[in-house]
Amino acid sequence: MSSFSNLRAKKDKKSYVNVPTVPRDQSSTSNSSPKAPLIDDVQDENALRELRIRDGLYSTLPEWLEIRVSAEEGRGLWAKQVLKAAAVLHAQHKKTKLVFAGARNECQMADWSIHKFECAALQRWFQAAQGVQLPPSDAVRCIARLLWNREKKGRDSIWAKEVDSMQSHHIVVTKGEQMDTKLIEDQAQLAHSLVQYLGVAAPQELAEQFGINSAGELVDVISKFTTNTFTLSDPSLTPIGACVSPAAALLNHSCNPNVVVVFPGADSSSKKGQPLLEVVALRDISPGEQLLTAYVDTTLPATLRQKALKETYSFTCHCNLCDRKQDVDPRESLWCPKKCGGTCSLPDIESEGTDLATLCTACKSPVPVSNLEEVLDAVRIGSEGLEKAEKLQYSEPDKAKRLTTNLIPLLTSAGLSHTTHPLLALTRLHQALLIDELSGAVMPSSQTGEEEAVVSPGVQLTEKDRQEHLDECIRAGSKIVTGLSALLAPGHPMIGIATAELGKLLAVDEIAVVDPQTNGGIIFPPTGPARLKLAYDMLMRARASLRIGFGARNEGGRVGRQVREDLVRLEKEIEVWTSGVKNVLADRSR
Ligand SMILES: C[S@@+](CC[C@H](N)C(=O)[O-])C[C@H]1O[C@@H](n2cnc3c(N)ncnc32)[C@H](O)[C@@H]1O
Repeated sequence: MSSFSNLRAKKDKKSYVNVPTVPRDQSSTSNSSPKAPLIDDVQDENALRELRIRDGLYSTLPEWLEIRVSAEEGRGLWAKQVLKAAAVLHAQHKKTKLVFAGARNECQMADWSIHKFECAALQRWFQAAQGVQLPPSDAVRCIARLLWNREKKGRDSIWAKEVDSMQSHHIVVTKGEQMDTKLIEDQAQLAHSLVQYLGVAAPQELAEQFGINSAGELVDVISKFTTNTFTLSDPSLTPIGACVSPAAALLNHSCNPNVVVVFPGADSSSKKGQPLLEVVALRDISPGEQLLTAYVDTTLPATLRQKALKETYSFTCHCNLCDRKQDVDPRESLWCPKKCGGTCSLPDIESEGTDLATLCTACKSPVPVSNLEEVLDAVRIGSEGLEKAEKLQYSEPDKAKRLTTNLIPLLTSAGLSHTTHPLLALTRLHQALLIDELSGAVMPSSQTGEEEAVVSPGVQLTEKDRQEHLDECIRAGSKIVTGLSALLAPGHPMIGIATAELGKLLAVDEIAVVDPQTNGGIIFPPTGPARLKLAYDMLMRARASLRIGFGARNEGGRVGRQVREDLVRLEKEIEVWTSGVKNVLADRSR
């Protein structure tokens, strides 16, 4: 019988050193197609035993993908044939994976046979704390579900073996290598809470009930979870929980990915029989190229991406975006102070006291150091404010909006380009807060994580205010779409969703005519038919983008299908306008 103790024994002979090495300069972390050995070519016995690809494991993978292994990245998925952009490369249905919908979408996809364990565990958790304790974290609840599921399916089942063979970083520590201290602390804290939640009083019970024979094995389970879990998001990319899919967890990371993992079937309104998880190609992929997805938000600058990757996944990324020295990374740039239209690199925020010199890439003018110091101060304030506003977003949306409202002009006047962090992130948050305010949204309380009707306490909006809010939302949306389009691969789901959002906002009926804001003589957003035309163009763009990011075969997912309906409606509205104008012109010429 396979158990975590067997797994440890296998893992202790971890094969990173034994597996034929891919030299660093050919490393598969770039999107080119370096040669990692095929599993079938791996001669080393330990490597083969460790990898356990055979014996029916990963049988859900389609024939156009193969598993290869490299010394640097472990296992990965590689294309065996040309894979076209927008193609769904791998799909998994609800039955074959573990999902956990967190507080915002309670148990929608829960496996009800597991639910009874969960109810008992929750009762125990609150009783033990005599009501003064916060609920267990989503991670604790999800790992517990993973363990109950493993017992239900059997420790010898294919699913359990696939879960057991997922990568764990606890092993790296046992090999005496460095592991991030924050990661170790987080894992110890999780282990403590998990034991409490599972209600096991002694190590003996953990061994009997779950086949976990030591504290090390428990940390191993936790590490597998943190290293291999996907954030489950609804079809408009709102995070709603966690998802474990051993086959999709074979995907390695690049900050310049060629595939995305999406969840078109993650809510009750999804089409019947739709897969829960899909891996979609963002662009054409050649045979022999590795499929790479992004584990972190790639609109962030390299230092923040690397920090997040190190903390959660224990590796340093060497993808072409991280290693290539770009003249100017649009994630960290400011407009040329001479206003020539070019941009300059933002010096590293940590580089205090060192050389801050930077030149405009277009006119080559130097940026005065005093300017740069001011800019770096603004970035520091902006980053702190963003963190604060994100925390307050649901509990005190008014405070959060005050922060974004004050910080955006500060960063803009400091000269930051709109693609730069944290300006783009603040703009996205600002737009989300405005939309919530406009729609009188229901917001989850930060204390309990439960959904609670927190009606936005702001004053009742007059029609004029509403129109101004709407236009502000549109202006933010336009900056977001341009920003994301400059940073992410065309067709990335985030671009599709942001463009659809903008199109829909533009298509909202204008309530009252207010003085339109001009920007160098250009009125934005426009009014009347020009606005409808822009809405139509945006929705067309959104549709094209969503059909890539969420796959063409399901029409770009739920949002893609909604956009198609919006387009039909808008076409009619535009026709009414056009024929109305024609009638007026005809009347005049009579
Ligand atoms: C979700 S797993 C991916 C599959 C994994 N390689 C395996 O063998 O099971 C994530 C882990 O893969 C490794 N990994 C993924 N992308 C990598 C990259 N670009 N460079 C180095 N290691 C990477 C890291 O160890 C990371 O924690």
